[in-house]
Amino acid sequence: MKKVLTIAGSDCSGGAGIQADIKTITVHGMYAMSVITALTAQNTTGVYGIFEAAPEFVGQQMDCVFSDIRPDAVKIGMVSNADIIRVIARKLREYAAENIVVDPVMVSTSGSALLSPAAQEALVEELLPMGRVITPNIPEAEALCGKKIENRRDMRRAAESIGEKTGGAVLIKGGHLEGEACDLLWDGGEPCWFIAPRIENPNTHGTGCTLSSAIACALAAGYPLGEAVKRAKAYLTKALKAGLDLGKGSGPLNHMAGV
Ligand SMILES: Nc1ncnc2c1ncn2[C@@H]1O[C@H](COP(=O)(O)OP(=O)(O)O)[C@@H](O)[C@H]1O
Ligand SMILES: Cc1ncc(COP(=O)(O)OP(=O)(O)O)c(N)n1
Repeated sequence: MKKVLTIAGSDCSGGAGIQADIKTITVHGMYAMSVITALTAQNTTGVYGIFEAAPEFVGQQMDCVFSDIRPDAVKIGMVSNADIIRVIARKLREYAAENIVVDPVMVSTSGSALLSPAAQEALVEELLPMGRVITPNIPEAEALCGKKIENRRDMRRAAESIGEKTGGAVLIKGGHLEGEACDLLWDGGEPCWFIAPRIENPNTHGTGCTLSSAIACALAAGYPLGEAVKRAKAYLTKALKAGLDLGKGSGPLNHMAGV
């Protein structure tokens, strides 16, 4: 059985973060492991509190996982401070982790900051260069390239500029633009578009977490990056299309419908 590790924050309401990742990995028929960087108090209406793990404790969790059950792929989500980021980068190097997918989670859809400015700098310098692919959404890509993104041409320019900075592949997710749900993968050559119809469903809590962990699963299974993104997007689209409607705000996806 393939093993996938998620390093991320906990979402007590089960829609995003560690919980979304574990559901995704499990539904893919793989063995899920987790290193928790922070507990959040959140639900479908917003993020109300963040309680960070001590950096040494994050390192201890990584030692326990890597020294015992080595993951075939690693997904990294919310990492809210610079010290935690540095520990994660050091441990990933120490254990020569493979198939790393970094979702540079900065702001939740509900508008809450999930990453401090100092942490953003450490993320860019230490963690993003370790990713086989990084998966910013539009606001995150804007923060990373320092330019506004309003259309597909801007997405392409931003992907190249971010990729040149980090030295790896970039998938810019277009969920925050209008029209079709277009994501752009840039891996050093010609960019590749992944396009799906926009689903009229306001319940999109955890879409980014789900997509990045589904990419990690496909990389663990041995698919090349382009095929991994294609499969992950198909999974996400089905889980969104199923139209689960839970909670008072932007609700979670139906993972059981993703396969
Ligand atoms: N209404 C929608 N219909 C179809 N796909 C969507 C929709 N909203 C988001 N997506 C897709 O969900 C994934 C996550 O996108 P996005 O919302 O941009 O990221 P994040 O959740 O990190 O903010 C992308 O593949 C995007 O194209
Ligand atoms: C603990 C935690 N991690 C990440 C997020 C953000 O989730 P994401 O799927 O990127 O986007 P939205 O859920 O905000 O659409 C989170 N909210 N909590």
